[in-house]
Amino acid sequence: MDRFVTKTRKKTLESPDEEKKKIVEVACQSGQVKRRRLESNFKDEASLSATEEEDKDFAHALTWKKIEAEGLDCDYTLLFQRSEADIVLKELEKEVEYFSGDLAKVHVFGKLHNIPRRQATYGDQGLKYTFSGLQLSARPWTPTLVMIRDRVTEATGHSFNFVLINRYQDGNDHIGEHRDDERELDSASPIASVSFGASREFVFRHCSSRGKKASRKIEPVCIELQHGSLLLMNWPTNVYWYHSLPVRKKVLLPRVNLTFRKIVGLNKTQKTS
Ligand SMILES: O=C(O)CCC(=O)C(=O)O
Ligand SMILES: [Fe+2]
Repeated sequence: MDRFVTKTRKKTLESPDEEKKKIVEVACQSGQVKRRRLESNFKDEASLSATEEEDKDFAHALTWKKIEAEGLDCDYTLLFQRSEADIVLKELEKEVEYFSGDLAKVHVFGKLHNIPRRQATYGDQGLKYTFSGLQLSARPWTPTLVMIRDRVTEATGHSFNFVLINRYQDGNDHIGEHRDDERELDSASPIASVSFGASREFVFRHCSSRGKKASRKIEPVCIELQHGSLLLMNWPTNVYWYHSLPVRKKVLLPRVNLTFRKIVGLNKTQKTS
């Protein structure tokens, strides 16, 4: 993985959306140079130019934890400091429009059920997402989503054209075991999972050790996904390992998770409950 992105980012203030993105971005920067930018007024374009050195500093400043098991390869880091993550979460809560009505329901054995969380999809123009028989278009990127996506790219060297957002109101909301292994996803590209809000346990289970017919006994891998964290799921993790976010009754606060993906076909199908 190329974590040291050397391209220069040129910042210009073009539209109100662009301006908002810059404000969120600047407010979220950490470190000395970034503090200087915070102190400047946002209209000074020169002060918003990030240099190669700053990009390298940012990538170097991250501490990564490697998580490995048979066929599982993940990288974990805190991408946002707590204060930054607080700001980002607030912006996401204002900006993200979640599906409602029938778009927020799933077919299970011929019956419609409410999805035990809220979902939204954003991405490049023309990208479609097929969920439980419904084809949904990705909404256009919002300023905050662009800022998070770019931060993930700076940190990892990977680009993404789509994000699925899951909002868990509290520990009752969850996502069932599944793999993000759809044909439409570029399998060489990792899936980048960024979390804000309540810390929740994320559980990986190997495909041959699931259920009553398990052929092997492989220990699950559990990761606590913290406020502001990034979990990079690299190939071949999604070939062999299912993952879930189980119910945790003691969790009382909301959590917003964003999984950045690279879609190569036009559609994406995901089967989760
Ligand atoms: O909320 C999470 O951490 C996981 C979400 C997830 O697995 C998915 O969006 O496919
Ligand atoms: Fe997933």
